[in-house]
Amino acid sequence: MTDETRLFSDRESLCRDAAHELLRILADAVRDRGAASAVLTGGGTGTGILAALSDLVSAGPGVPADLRMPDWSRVHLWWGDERFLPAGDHDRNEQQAEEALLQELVTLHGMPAANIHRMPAADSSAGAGTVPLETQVTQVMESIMTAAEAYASELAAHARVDGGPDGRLPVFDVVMLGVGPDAHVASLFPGLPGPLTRGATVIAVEDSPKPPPRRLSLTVEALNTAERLWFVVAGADKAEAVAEVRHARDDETTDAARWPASVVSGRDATVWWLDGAAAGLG
Ligand SMILES: O=C1O[C@H](COP(=O)(O)O)[C@@H](O)[C@H](O)[C@H]1O
Repeated sequence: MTDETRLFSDRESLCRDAAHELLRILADAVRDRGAASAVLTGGGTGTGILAALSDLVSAGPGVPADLRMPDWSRVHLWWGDERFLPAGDHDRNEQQAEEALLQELVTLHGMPAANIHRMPAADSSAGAGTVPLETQVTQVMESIMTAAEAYASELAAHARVDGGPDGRLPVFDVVMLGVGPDAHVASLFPGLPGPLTRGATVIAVEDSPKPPPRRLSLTVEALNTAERLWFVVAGADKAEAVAEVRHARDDETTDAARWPASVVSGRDATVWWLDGAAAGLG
């Protein structure tokens, strides 16, 4: 397993290079295996990579010579986490991805809408229903649990799965993860049960310290079977978390509950995509 750092002067150049590399990996996987998968992340850098990808996809003849486009009908997209809000809410990670890239892939580049595996929304049939006021607390609780179960079933039915003894964990070509200033990844937050949860691929989070409070997230187990896991991080507000997490990764006594990003890795490669500010260089 390789552990690598790629350093950029700013977020824009980071996003451009990550988009370029992502396209290459997806195209190679489609060529070699007939299918490819990527897990998307929300946040400024995650969405910036999708916008940069959109620039490459729509560049036509202007596309860099060494770049091959994947057959988009063979590419599947998933999410590492989602804000449990009504569909179309701009704070949903999928909505930001939709605007940055997905609409274009479906309407112009032949990606079947069914290849976009969105996490359930708070008003989707898997996620909620009409709830009588007196039972609302219990029902809301049940609906986010139902949503987590629905996404776990979607993974089991449509993701490539681990060939190991377990046989239930999804294997993605690339998982992208932003890292919060508190060292959270996906919606696995320090001090909550998420980073320590085992035996599930998807969890419901009901008290996220970062708004909105209700979220869905892949678990550490579901992330750690990725072939390549990318941390995509920009901005000085992340420098301390990045330094602490990287230090914790070298320490066997790491407290996963304190530094969630320190306990996720790719099977083949873990790559830190950092701008200078996030790397603590100014
Ligand atoms: O809430 C979230 O935050 C992280 C990091 O976002 P950033 O804007 O600080 O880069 C993001 O990766 C995650 O998907 C999202 O739900």
